[in-house]
Amino acid sequence: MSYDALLWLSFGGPEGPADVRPFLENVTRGRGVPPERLDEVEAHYQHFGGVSPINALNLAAIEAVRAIGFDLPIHFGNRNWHPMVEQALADMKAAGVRRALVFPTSAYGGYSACRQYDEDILRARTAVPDAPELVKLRQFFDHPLFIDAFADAVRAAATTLPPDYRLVFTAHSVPVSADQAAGPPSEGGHRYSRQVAEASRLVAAAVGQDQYDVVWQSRSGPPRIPWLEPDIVDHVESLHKEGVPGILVCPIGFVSDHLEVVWDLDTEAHDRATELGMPFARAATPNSDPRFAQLVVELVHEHTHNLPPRKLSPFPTAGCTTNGTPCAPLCCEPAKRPTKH
Ligand SMILES: CC1=C(CCC(=O)O)c2cc3nc(cc4[nH]c(cc5[nH]c(cc1n2)c(C)c5CCC(=O)O)c(CCC(=O)O)c4C)C(CCC(=O)O)=C3C
Ligand SMILES: [Fe+2]
Repeated sequence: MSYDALLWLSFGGPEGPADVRPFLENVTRGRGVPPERLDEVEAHYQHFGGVSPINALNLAAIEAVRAIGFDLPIHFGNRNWHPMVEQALADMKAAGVRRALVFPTSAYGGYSACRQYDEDILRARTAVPDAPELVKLRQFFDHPLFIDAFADAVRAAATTLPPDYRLVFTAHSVPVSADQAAGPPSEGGHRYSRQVAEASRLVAAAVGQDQYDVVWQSRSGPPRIPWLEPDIVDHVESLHKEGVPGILVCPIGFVSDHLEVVWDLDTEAHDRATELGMPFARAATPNSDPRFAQLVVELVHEHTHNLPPRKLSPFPTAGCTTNGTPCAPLCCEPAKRPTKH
C-alpha cells in the first residue's frame, strides 16, 4: 500500500502565558483533575514564561527526519494545542493527501500513551469531511534504535557521577486502574507498566547495570485515586536513606525533554537531591537524535514493505491502527471516570 504523507501526532503545549489555562482545560476536560492540581501545574508552565518546549522539540525532530532524506511530506498536529490535529488533517486534505501514516510521539501502549491517540485520529476524521485515511504506526518501546539512543544518553550522564550511582528510570504515572486495563484483556493487563519495565531492562543491560529501579513521575488526578508509585521525588529520599551516593534519572517514558521532564525531573527531583547532598544527573531523551529520526524512517519502511518488526523484546507488536479503530477488541479501554454525586 502506498502513502502520500506522514502525520506527526503529539501532545501539544502552550506557546505563551495566555495559552496555559485553555491548554490545561483541553488536557483535563472531563477527567476529574482537581482545580488545585491545575493551579499547581499552571505555575510550572508560567515559571517558563507560559511556553512549553514540546512544540519546538517536535518541529526539530521533524527536521531531523527530513534531514536524513525522508521523502514523504510531514504534517504536524497535536491532541491538546495548536497546531491541532483537526487543522493538520484539513491541511492534508487540501494538499491532496488521500492516505497517510501517523507517527505518535509515544513509544508505549496504554490508554494515554496509545489508545487516546486513536481517539485523536477519530476526532480529527470526524471533523474533516472526506478525510484522508490515517494508519497509525506501531509501538516502538523495544526498538533497538530507541534503546540505543537512551543507552548512550545514560553513558553520557554517568560521567558526572560517582561510580556507585543508582540508575533510575521514570515514566509518566497513570491511574492503577488505567494500567490494569492496558492491552487486550487476553494479555492480562498492565501493558503500559510492563513495556516501561521491559524498555528499562533493555537500556540497563545495554549499559551493563544490573541494579536499577523503575519509578513514576508527574502524577495527576484526585489524591484518593491510586496511581502508579513510587514517585521519583519520594524515591530520591529513599535512595538517600539507603546511602546511595548519586542518582542518574533516565526518562524512558518520553521521547523529548518537554515540560514534565524539565520541571518534574530537572527542577523538583534535582532540587531534592541537591538538598540531600546527592549528586544528580539526568539522561537526555531522544529529541532530534539522528537514531530517533532513523527509527521513524524504519517504522515507515517496515510498514510499507511489510517487513518483520525490528524489536528486542518478546512482547507482542501492537498499536498499529486504521482510522482510529483500536488495534484489538477492548484494547486499552478508557477508564470509567469517577462520576459526581
Ligand atoms: C502516559 C502519559 C504520557 C506519556 C505518553 C505521551 O507522551 O503521550 C503523558 C505525556 C504528557 N503529558 C503532558 C502534560 C500533561 N499531562 C497531564 C495529565 C495526565 N497525563 C497522563 C498520562 C500521560 N501523559 C494522565 C493519565 C493524565 C491525567 C489526565 C488524563 O486522564 O488525561 C496534564 C494535566 C495537568 C496535570 O498534570 O494534572 C498535563 C499538562 C505532556 C506535555 C508536556 C509539555 O507541555 O511539554 C506530555 C508529553
Ligand atoms: Fe500527561
